[in-house]
Amino acid sequence: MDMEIDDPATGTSSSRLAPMEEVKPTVKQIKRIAAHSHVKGLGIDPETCEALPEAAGFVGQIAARTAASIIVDMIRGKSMAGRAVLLAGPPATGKTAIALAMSHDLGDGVPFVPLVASEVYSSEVKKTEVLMRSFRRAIGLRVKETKDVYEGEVTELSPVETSDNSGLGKTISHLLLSLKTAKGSKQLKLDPSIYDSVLKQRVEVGDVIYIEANSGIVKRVGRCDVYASEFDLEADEFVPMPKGDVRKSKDIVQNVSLHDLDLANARPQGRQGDVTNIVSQLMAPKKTEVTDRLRSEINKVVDEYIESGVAELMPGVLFIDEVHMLDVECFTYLYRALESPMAPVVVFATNRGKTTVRGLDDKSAHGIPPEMLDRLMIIPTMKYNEEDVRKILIHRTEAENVKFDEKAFDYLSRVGSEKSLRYALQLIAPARLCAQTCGRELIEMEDVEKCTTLFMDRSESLKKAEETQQRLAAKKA
Ligand SMILES: Nc1ncnc2c1ncn2[C@@H]1O[C@H](COP(=O)(O)OP(=O)(O)OP(=O)(O)O)[C@@H](O)[C@H]1O
Repeated sequence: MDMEIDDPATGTSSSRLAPMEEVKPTVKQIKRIAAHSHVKGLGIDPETCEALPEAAGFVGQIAARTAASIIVDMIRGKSMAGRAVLLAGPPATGKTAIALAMSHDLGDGVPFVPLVASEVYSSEVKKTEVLMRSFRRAIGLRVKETKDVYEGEVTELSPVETSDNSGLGKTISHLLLSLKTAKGSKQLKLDPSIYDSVLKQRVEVGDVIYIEANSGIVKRVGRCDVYASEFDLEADEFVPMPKGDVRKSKDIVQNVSLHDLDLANARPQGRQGDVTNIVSQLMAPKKTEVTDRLRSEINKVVDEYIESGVAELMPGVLFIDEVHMLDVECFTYLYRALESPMAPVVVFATNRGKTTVRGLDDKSAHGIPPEMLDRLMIIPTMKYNEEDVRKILIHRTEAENVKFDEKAFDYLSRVGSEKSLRYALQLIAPARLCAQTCGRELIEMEDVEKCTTLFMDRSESLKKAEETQQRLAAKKA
């Protein structure tokens, strides 16, 4: 049977929001999160509801993790409205890691949005607009849709070429793709644009995929488990061969944020690969696209989706680091935003004690106005002991897949507890490079020692700066 899929974006369940397939989840600050890739959750004992000394990649910081898990329970019980969390403690005591672990524990696909408070200051976008966008990024929506799809194991994948008249070579006229299920098989003749998605997802013969019938979107589900014993592909996910017909209705779940919906509905839509559409998007003034009116329209439609059971709201975690950098205007905005029924959990972090509130002359704890402090559940984080530092470094070296010999690792742990954990963590990558330059994968003592002479830690650099200042002052005198 033949099928031409050449017309993306033709109708979905809603005529009022942009079709779901055009809503691309935005991924932000991958690097920052990668620093915590060893952290998989808060590591709570389900029986005692207390944090385990070492679990889910987390080490120590037991009281703070236990407190954070109580907050997670409060969020699930919807009793955090109007309140926020503050993680207060010295640098590198796991404040970001705890906030991220809270979003893990809240469930799969729950958004985690990290923001450094100083990011709100931009000459192009208003402070409150930056905060509003971050709020909406941190509110997830799980949309369930029933779609018409072709699903099965790929048994044939052949692009058919044709020579064009320009004499420049061959182009792909269509793609022949055969899909097999336990019940039958079908050969599809597909538009060349779908071949691009097939290549991007590295679809091969033996993979299970589905293609959405009305949009042509291709999704690789995994490798068919018939091949499970043939290759040792540990990293691949094996899935059973689909039962039933190749063409069928399938329930598809997609996670998007309210910000994704804002963007998808603000930008002009068009056919994929349509040059005029790309040009018009380039010309469109991006900053003014998402208006308050558009947002409230989207909220209305989202409310309807939730009421009708098509979508489920997943409030995520908005993590605002260096909270003392926010000013009074931002805090005033936040009081109101926290009261909204569609608010994420806001987790602030700071390593400051008493300091001036920006925009006011008064000093206050952590540079936060007293009105906001009253709304906060404050969790302190403590400095780590030598053993904890060692264990955290073990988790990090495993996550980064680097190998130290015993002496070198002992030395790195000592550096971590005497100077700082963050300094020791930062030495891992350059030490690996030093070892590789010498033709080794194993990091030895000399590599770590070399890096400690090449790179200074924070206190050493501060000492150097102070010495220079004193020398200059003495010269002047
Ligand atoms: N208890 C812990 N268990 C495992 N890893 C940890 C723990 N605490 C910190 N880390 C890791 O140490 C690094 C620094 O921690 P993190 O960035 O969370 O500290 P922070 O308190 O947010 O620092 P800052 O105040 O400088 O922003 C990260 O890679 C983090 O995953």
